Amino acid sequence: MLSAVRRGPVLARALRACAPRTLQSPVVRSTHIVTNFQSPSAIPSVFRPQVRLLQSKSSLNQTAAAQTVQENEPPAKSLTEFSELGSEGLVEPNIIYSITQKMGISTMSDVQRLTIPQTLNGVDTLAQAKTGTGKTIAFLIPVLQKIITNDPTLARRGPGSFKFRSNSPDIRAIIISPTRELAEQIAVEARKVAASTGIIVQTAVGGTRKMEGLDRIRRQGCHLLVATPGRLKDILSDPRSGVSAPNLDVFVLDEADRLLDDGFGPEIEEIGHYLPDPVEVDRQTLMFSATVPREVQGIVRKFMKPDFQFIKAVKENESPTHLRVPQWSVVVRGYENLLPSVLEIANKYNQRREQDSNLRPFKAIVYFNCTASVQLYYEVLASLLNDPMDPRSRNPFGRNVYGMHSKLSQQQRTAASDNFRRADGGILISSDVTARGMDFPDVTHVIQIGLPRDRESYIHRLGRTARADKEGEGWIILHEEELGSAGKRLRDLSIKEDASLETAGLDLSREGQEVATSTANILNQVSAAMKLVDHRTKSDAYRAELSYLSSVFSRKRALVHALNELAVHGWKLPEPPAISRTAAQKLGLAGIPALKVSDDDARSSRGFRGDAFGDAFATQGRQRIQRSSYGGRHNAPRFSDRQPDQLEEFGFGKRTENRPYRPSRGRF
Ligand SMILES: Nc1ncnc2c1ncn2[C@@H]1O[C@H](COP(=O)(O)OP(=O)(O)OP(=O)(O)O)[C@@H](O)[C@H]1O
Repeated sequence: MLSAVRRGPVLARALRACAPRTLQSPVVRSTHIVTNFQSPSAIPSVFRPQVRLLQSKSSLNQTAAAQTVQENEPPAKSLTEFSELGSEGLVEPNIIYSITQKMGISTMSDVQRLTIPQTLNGVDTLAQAKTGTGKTIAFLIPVLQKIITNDPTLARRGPGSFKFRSNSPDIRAIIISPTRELAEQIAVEARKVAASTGIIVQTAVGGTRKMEGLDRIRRQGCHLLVATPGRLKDILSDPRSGVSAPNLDVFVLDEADRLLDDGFGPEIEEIGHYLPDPVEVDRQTLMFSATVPREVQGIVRKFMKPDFQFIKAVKENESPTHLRVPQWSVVVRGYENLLPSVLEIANKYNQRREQDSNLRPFKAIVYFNCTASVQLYYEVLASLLNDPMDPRSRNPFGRNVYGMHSKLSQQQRTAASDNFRRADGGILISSDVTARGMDFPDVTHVIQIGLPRDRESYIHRLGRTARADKEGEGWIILHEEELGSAGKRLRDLSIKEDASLETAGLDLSREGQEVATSTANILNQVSAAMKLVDHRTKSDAYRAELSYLSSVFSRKRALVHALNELAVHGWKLPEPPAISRTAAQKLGLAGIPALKVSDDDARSSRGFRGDAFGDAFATQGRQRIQRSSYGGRHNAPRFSDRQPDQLEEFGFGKRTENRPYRPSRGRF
């Protein structure tokens, strides 16, 4: 415990040392604050950040003239209510009716007030605003309005606007999102906003039956297509699909920076080849994200008209995360302490909630960097019992333990995200597949395990809590050896250290220690559940973590030591798993004495084929996952499913044994 306290300020020092000069001594710049866009106090605080409209000329170092509100006359009056967009004749009353009457949203958020009047003019726009501040509606309104402007018969539902009138050339707008779940979520929101119009919204996402989707588009028609890059490219490049968009008016990239980075960039560019030439068919391009790193700002120009505008609803020197989200870092003694720390965070919150009935039920997303670790910790959490001695006792999270990563079937992914969305509380163990855009209501905690691969990932993950003016907490749990990289990656973020978790600093290699009753419970729960997860799942996670962390740890020996401790004292393996000689060489770990190396390349090199994040699941995982079906309600391996000899083996049949941590007297 003491050692954790002593380590406490280390992250702060690392972060301070790496803070850019501008943060240490703010520079006053000439700004382009649009005064008539000042936030009215009626708007909830989350929708009221300081707002600036930047000239793309200055901020993006453009040579081409940039259109800005300052150069053009600002609107005569600032519109703040959605109803005003209708009464001013800017947006179809049926769209406004759905938003205000059916969705119950009346006041525009800053990003909405800033972008909607501008984008309705048809100007290409890059917009940046914090997570959870309503960017989806901000781009949906101009998209839907444009469709209606071009075909006024679609303004209302009716025979003229339905069915047979719609066919592939009617695709007037395409929205691309990086993940399937986000595409589905955007489509659901679009259908709500367009509910009183004749606009037909369809999706084209990977993991679903392509032919079924195409059939639906052909039968029902499609004016707005929401898609993921891979599937969109697939159907546009396939002449037999019958889907093309020769009359495309609007093209939207949600989470634009992710779509333009190295991963998706080439696909997006290829999609551009299948769309009509913008010189012949004029179209508007809209890009939205909470993060727009400098590298991406350059690429944006390739897709935009020269006079595009960059609307920024985040001040230049302001933290990109919401100030009202307390963010805490915990430096654990070893990785074996991380799951107990997560449970202690949950317990402490639940204790606070007993005193304060205003607090919402604990609902957390726990992010891991490797798919294989998501799988492992999902299985452990699903196996937790309030009393590990009593197989009939409940899981501390009830039935609401969910797992989510890209190697699951689409059905499993949809079940997990739908169930977690609906759940009153619970825990979702996730990879970055839910990090962007997903709007799960009432998430109270985002807990990030280990250092995320970049600053943007941290910001987007954190953005799953404290949405739409709700409260939330952010936690990041780090190993001491990650602090150097954390200082660089997470600079300028307001993260404070927390040194209050007893489980974070304990030496878990020593059994039988005297600890608080609550801590003893946690350690015993974790220990029992850990023993129920099979060896192979743990080996996969070991190899994936070794691969991921080899670029985070500067000292390779320390890395092997940390993971070996985790394997033995955290995962309860008799010895650390072996990795193949080839893999050891690739990772620069060959020759480290503590690393167990095997010659069995076929078996132990799984997980290293070019992807640090658990390739093993592509071949092995699915069968296993299907057995312990995801999605909470039925997913935890149930004790009734286990054989009696397993109970014996794990000590559950013996009440007095297998309780290594003894509660100390007089505490708690
Ligand atoms: N003007 C508004 N007033 C209140 N709630 C709103 C408003 N606009 C949108 N919302 C709600 O706020 C939540 C977050 O919106 P949305 O998902 O569009 O955020 P976002 O900015 O796209 O976030 P992210 O950056 O994570 O993608 C949604 O539930 C949405 O319905």
